[in-house]
Formats: sequence, structure tokens, C-alpha cells
Amino acid sequence: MQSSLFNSENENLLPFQGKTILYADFLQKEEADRFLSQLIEAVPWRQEPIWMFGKKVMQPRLTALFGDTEVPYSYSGIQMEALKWVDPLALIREKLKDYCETEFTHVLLNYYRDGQDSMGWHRDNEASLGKNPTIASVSLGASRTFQIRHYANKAPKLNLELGHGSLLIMAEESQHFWEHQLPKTKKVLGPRVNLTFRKLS
Ligand SMILES: O=C(O)CCC(=O)C(=O)O
Ligand SMILES: [Fe+2]
Repeated sequence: MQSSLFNSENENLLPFQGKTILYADFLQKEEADRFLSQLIEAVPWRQEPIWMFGKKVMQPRLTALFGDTEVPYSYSGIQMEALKWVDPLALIREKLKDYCETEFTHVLLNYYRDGQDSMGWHRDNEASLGKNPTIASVSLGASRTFQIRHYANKAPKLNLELGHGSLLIMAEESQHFWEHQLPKTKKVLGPRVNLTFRKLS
């Protein structure tokens, strides 16, 4: 066992009310390069609508959902049907067993085509994730800034660089007390694919 969430030297990035740990070198560069091109090529990417303030708008990114069952997953008001596990995703799910004890059932993929694709402030706190979900977020491709702030006072707290092959684990009360976003950036950047492994019930 390489390292584990529950006895690791990688420190908690949150000062209180949750646990968030970054492993910058989860995947080796060659492996991450291969997974990125395989996923961009083979995943049936879709741009889904989302409801915002009573209006239907298109998400500024492409998405896909893979998982154990055909049970649809409701995410920010949209229903997504899971596709069956394919190789890079199944391999990564297996490798995550060395980092956290959660049995992940699904992985949500987000494809940010360039710096204009983004994800706004949110918490991953849908009822189907349970009370204190562990979420494992694997990043491939262009490095992007991931921001975390406290849900109650909204003060920007943390700017994390999520690089190629990194793993960010958000656990314990993180999704209750903290929210996160991936802002747009004017810097010219290549594509990025992010995988968030989740346990749904
Ligand atoms: O792309 C990222 O790093 C964030 C993704 C995310 O927050 C989510 O899928 O809920
Ligand atoms: Fe999220």
C-alpha cells in the first residue's frame, strides 16, 4: 500500500470542518498522457443543460457518467444515465483503493475544452451521496486553479493547482461546510479532463 487517506503524510488542506488532501503525483506522466487521449477520443461527450435561477442554460463544459448500475444519477437538476465502466476508468478506480477506503460506484467526467470552460461554486451534497461523502478527483491535461471557500462566509480561502495526474480527495465534512469551483481563465490552455469518483446509493 502506497499511502492512505487515513494515515498519510499529505496534510489536510482545510483548517477545520472537513478533510481535503492533494496528491500531486498520483499518476505517472506517461500513464496520464495515455488516459487523457484515450478518454478524449472514446467517451461519448455531451453538453448538458442545467437549470439556473429558473432558466435552462447549457453547461460550459462536456460531461459523461460511468458507473456500476443503470440507475440514473440526478446532478444539479439533470438526470444522467451511467455508461458501463471502461478501461482507464476501471484501472483508476482500482488504484484509488490504495488511497481511500471508499467503494466508488460511479465516476462523473468533465471535459474542459479550453480556459473558457468552467464549473461554478457548488457543493457535492446530493442526498444520493450520503452524509459525509468521500470524493476522489483525478485531473488530466492542462493544469487549472481549483478554488475552495467556506460555505457560510464565502471568503476565498484556497487556490489549488490541479495538475496532470493529480488526485484530490475531499472527505469527512468537506461537502457540508466548504464549496468549490473551477473558474474560467484567460490564459491560453489546452484541454483538461477531470474525473470525480463517487459512491452513490
Ligand atoms: O473539474 C474539477 O476539478 C471539479 C469538478 C467538480 O467539482 C465536480 O465534478 O463536482
Ligand atoms: Fe464538485
